[in-house]
Amino acid sequence: MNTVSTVRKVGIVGWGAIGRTVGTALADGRVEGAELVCVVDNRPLGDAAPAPQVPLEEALELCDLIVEAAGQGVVREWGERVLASGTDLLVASSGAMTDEELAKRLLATGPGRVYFTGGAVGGLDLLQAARSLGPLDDVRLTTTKLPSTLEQPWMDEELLTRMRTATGPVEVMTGTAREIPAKFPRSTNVAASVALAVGDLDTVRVRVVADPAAHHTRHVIEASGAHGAYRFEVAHLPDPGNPATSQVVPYAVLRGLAALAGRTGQIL
Ligand SMILES: NC(=O)C1=CN([C@@H]2O[C@H](COP(=O)(O)OP(=O)(O)OC[C@H]3O[C@@H](n4cnc5c(N)ncnc54)[C@H](OP(=O)(O)O)[C@@H]3O)[C@@H](O)[C@H]2O)C=CC1
Ligand SMILES: O=C([O-])CC(=O)C(=O)O
Repeated sequence: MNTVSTVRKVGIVGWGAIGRTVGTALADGRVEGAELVCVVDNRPLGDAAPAPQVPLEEALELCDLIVEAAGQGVVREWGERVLASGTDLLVASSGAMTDEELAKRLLATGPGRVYFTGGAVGGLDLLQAARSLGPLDDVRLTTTKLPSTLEQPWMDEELLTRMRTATGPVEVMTGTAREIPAKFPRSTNVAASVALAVGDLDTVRVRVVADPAAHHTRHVIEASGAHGAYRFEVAHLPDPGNPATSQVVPYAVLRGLAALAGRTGQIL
């Protein structure tokens, strides 16, 4: 049987740290089988974007794959409409999936398909495979970042002062993957990604640490069950423009796009 090869028409929502790098690579033809067709962003981009800037409604007519690199709100507001229009959706802001009702609807809506980037963490493929053997009953994620990247509007003065004057690591919050990504929406999507991999938001216990010495963002995933134990640790340079985001994240998105565009030799 011949495989019919079609070029994926990609639209990017969010022209920020992730979107710019992904969009530029696509526009430069660095992902075979995928082209950048349009860009969606809050702000007028003028000549800064290498493809026309359009409203999201219009992007659904132009694209067969939307990359969300804007924030959890876009997944909440647009996710179902994207999928219902027959457009696939590759999500960076996986923290939106902590809303279980939304998550159920996104997984049930089509004909478009929803995908998630592994983003800043690794090992999710193996955790998802291991979970088929039985539940992973002890799962922990420790995320350590520069204090400024973890500041949130809901924090009280006492906590903000503790973070701003810290001379070493400060525990900012502990909770489950159901709670944490909503509290740090631009900084802890990885907690929801781990939960997607292990299949349960409440099993994943998350510790968020602010460290003024964290020139590298660290994520440590530890998981165990009756059949095995797993530990994945990463240390990334932050993106210089948006230090809440690790520099590697757009490359994780590009790797996902290459797989969706049918690249041969891909590690799945
Ligand atoms: N899974 C993972 O490992 C990771 C996931 N993320 C997720 O990806 C998101 C994007 O990250 P990053 O690129 O670093 O963020 P940036 O803040 O650098 O860029 C986001 C861009 O999206 C725009 N935007 C926000 N809301 C909308 C909207 N409703 N419609 C159109 N454009 C919008 C922003 O505009 P404006 O500034 O005007 O709002 C900004 O230009 C993060 O918010 C986070 O949720 C990030 C890092 C890792
Ligand atoms: O980029 C990272 O290190 C993680 C991140 O911001 C997120 O999960 O939202």
